[in-house]
Amino acid sequence: SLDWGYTDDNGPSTWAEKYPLAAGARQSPVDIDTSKATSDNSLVDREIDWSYPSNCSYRIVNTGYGWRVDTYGDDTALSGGPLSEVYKLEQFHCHWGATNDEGSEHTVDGKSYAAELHLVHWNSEKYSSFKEAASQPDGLAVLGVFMEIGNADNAELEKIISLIPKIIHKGQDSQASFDLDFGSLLPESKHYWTYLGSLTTPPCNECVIWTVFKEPITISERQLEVFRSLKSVGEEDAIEPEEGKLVKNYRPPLPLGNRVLRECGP
Ligand SMILES: NS(=O)(=O)c1c(F)cccc1F
Ligand SMILES: [Zn+2]
Repeated sequence: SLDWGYTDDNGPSTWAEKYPLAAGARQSPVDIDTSKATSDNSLVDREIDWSYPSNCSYRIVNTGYGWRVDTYGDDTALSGGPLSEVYKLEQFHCHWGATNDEGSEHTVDGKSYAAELHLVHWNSEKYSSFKEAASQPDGLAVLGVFMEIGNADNAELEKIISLIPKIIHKGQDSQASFDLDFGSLLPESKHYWTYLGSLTTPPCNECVIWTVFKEPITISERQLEVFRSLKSVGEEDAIEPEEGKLVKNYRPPLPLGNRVLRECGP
């Protein structure tokens, strides 16, 4: 069985027992209380800039906690906004819930979205590896994109979703080189909130500069059901067919405490 997860006996309320950082004062996610967001001028002319290649080889893996696409981010770059250096894309993944009224990790004035996409970058200017960066206060930069249910499929996500039947069980992976247009995985508006936080999964290192976009992208109900068909157990774990389904993998919000929440964009 997993030493941490999202069920009643190994879920977020138990993580601090084995992962003490989970009880820290700079944890993620948080509820974005829009009345607390300050739109100071320090960000006003610093647009978030990203450059992702159009065609790249990717590996999608079932981590037991969800799907993750490893991007070998050689010619990727994220800069601007709250970032003082250039960060490279390491991987992206998603969090979702059992029903569409929950699933995102960050919430906005208490509202949850159906899912949340995370693009995880690391500070390759200051540190020599993702692993080293994940132990530093400015080591990672994660872009959070809310996902809400719409009528249409999300065409870019469909390229990933079509691979999920090959990685139903924990540990399975699939190599694919597809031309992913990351730009269409991000909302049109660059309006975002930013604050200092952590990994939202154990070990919950407090190493992330979070940027959460205000505008959601859409995903269809069918596509979200495919996410929920993933299993948190390996093929060899003989369990009932309906057991071990990853129907939810989000951490509920933690207190913002005395952290500053900044807002930028139109
Ligand atoms: N959820 S998250 O984006 O904070 C995250 C990371 F950044 C890195 C590893 C795992 C993980 F879950
Ligand atoms: Zn995440």
